[in-house]
Amino acid sequence: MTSTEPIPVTIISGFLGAGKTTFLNKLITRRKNYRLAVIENEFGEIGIDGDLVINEKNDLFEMNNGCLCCSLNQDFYALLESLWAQHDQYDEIVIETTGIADPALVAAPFLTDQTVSRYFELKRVICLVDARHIETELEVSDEARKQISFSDILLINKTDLVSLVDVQRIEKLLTALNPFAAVFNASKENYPFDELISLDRMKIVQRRPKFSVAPQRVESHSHHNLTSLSFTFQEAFNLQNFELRMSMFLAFQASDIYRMKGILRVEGHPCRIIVQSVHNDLAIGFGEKWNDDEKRESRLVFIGRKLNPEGFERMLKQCLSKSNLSDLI
Ligand SMILES: Nc1nc2c(ncn2[C@@H]2O[C@H](COP(=O)(O)OP(=O)(O)OP(=O)(O)O)[C@@H](O)[C@H]2O)c(=O)[nH]1
Repeated sequence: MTSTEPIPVTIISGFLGAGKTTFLNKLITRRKNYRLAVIENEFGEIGIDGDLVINEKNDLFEMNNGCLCCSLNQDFYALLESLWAQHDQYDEIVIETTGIADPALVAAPFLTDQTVSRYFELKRVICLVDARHIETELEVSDEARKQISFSDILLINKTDLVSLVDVQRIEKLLTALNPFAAVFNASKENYPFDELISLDRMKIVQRRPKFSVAPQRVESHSHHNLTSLSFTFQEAFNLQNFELRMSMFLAFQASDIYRMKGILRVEGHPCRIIVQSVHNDLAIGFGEKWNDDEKRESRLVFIGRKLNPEGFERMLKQCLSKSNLSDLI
């Protein structure tokens, strides 16, 4: 890239747990000959995704404890400035937004700020749509609707978890919400990368009616009382206990807990244990090995409505391997 060319930018959007980080990891592997600057924005005050994004030769910039679309604006502009200062080191910028971000507001600097748009070119906004949960999410969340309505490309994700009839119904729903987007089916084993990478929003935007206006920056807006709770524990967890209690907790509170993710230190285990839930689907997997000289601590973030910190803390303490029998009652 010559010094006068703007750096291409891709924004990855999608509701909580739709599969953005999983997609990003596959994209990084696929684009391994490119030097990517990856901007990770998370809602919780402690970052989890930074540890879940695979570490190729790319640079990862974490922006936590707030949503890029409504806070962190100064930090975001400062980061863009520093990325431009080193622009010969990057071929592309990929931004993963929080699951509740309005992508129009994240895209706004690239579309409406003349200085930013001279140096950075927004190529595409991709929205991952969770085929299993989107219909419920649209009923309760304005954020999910905004993400679908604004994006250039809609990826109906997790198609491995639903039937073909479900996919066709969701496709109709998405087309009704955003007739101008390109819609693809996908799952973590099968993303249509060739099509995605060749799609440029300018080509898609040309299909839009002439009266569509550039989004305006809105200084304040609500996220419908969504809150996050973050916990850090130095003690090791008992995995069996965690799985049992968390499954029960999610079963009873799934309508209020949208998303949980965490990295656990588990007694006697050499690897990080990655725990995730989307609504009440709980997934537990192995992460990277802990280094000998590294501080081993567990971090968990919950996102939802009406979350009671004391209740969560009590439940989590009961999952620690050294918890007393009396704590478990
Ligand atoms: N079955 C299935 N599971 C998937 C797929 N894509 C992602 N997942 C799982 O869904 C969960 C959430 O995936 P993430 O990639 O972390 O989702 P995210 O959108 O980055 O989540 P937030 O950043 O918290 O909004 C994880 O347990 C993934 O393994 C898919 O295509 N099929």
